[in-house]
Amino acid sequence: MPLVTTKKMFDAAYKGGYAIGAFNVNNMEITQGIVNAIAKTKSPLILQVSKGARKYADMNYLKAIIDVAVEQNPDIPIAMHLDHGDSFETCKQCVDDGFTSVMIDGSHHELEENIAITKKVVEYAHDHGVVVEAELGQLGGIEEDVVGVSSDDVMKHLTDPDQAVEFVEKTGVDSLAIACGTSHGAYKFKEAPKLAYDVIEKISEKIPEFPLVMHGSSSVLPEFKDLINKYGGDMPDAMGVPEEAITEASKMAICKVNIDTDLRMALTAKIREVFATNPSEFDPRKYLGPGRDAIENMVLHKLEVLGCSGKAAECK
Ligand SMILES: O=C(CO)COP(=O)(O)O
Ligand SMILES: O=C[C@H](O)COP(=O)(O)O
Ligand SMILES: [Zn+2]
Ligand SMILES: [Zn+2]
Repeated sequence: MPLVTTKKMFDAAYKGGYAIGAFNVNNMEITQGIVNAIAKTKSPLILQVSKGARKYADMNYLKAIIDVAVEQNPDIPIAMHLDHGDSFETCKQCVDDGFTSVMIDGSHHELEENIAITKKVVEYAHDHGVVVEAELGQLGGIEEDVVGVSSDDVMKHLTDPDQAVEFVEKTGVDSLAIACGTSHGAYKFKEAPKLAYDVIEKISEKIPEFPLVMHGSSSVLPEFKDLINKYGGDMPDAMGVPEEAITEASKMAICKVNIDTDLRMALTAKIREVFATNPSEFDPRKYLGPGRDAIENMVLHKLEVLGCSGKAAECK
């Protein structure tokens, strides 16, 4: 099966009360760790690439790696998605590069401009059989080069459900990332946040069966933060989004959950552990390999949290 769009995945996820994991990839080991987990469990997958990842890895390399993952897993639906596209030009380039899904993040513009830029991307993408995610509302933390609102203020910048209806109607977008209390990065909250389930509920009442997306959904797992700090790291205490909250939102209209920070921390923790416990080691396979295994185990766990483990067949 070639790369797919997210259409069938979201239909199945909405009906089944689960969410699809959207994991950020930047290199071969991260991709393999994620793909090994979905191959073992037969789970649907969204591999997402940020503008920074395109620049870091060279899109031709990343695309080749993702193509191999798709070839080796013919019975598993895999979508290739642009994360936080910042302009029509970036989105167009990704459509032309073979992405099956793109995000245009116009949430930092005024509403009218967000609508206009999203509509332009939707027209081009739909003409090429590609689906589009947009964003409305302001998340906390830092994404790409954009500094979001302070994490203490996320509850003041939630998506307005009425505006969401207007936005979806006017743009024809396929899914919408909403602000419901999450935040990007590793330094999210001082104490466990409560998500704004009422925002999710209100939007789904107004636009039934429309898939919503939750960014900034890493849990900043203490297991990895502790390993990083034990072996010379210096990550301040911070809480992520509790996994029970992710499970709860996944049962609702949230059909896609974005995870990057937890991948980064799993890889970093293992590399630090190998460096600290075996300082004479200099073979990259001896530290990137354990890092890849840590990602695989972490993703296996996340698939359970999201409820999408084993759901590949019904998402095809
Ligand atoms: O939303 C994300 C990518 O778009 C990732 O969020 P985290 O930083 O919480 O992993
Ligand atoms: O939301 C942002 C993602 O975590 C991607 O981050 P990045 O721009 O550093 O690749
Ligand atoms: Zn944004
Ligand atoms: Zn994001």
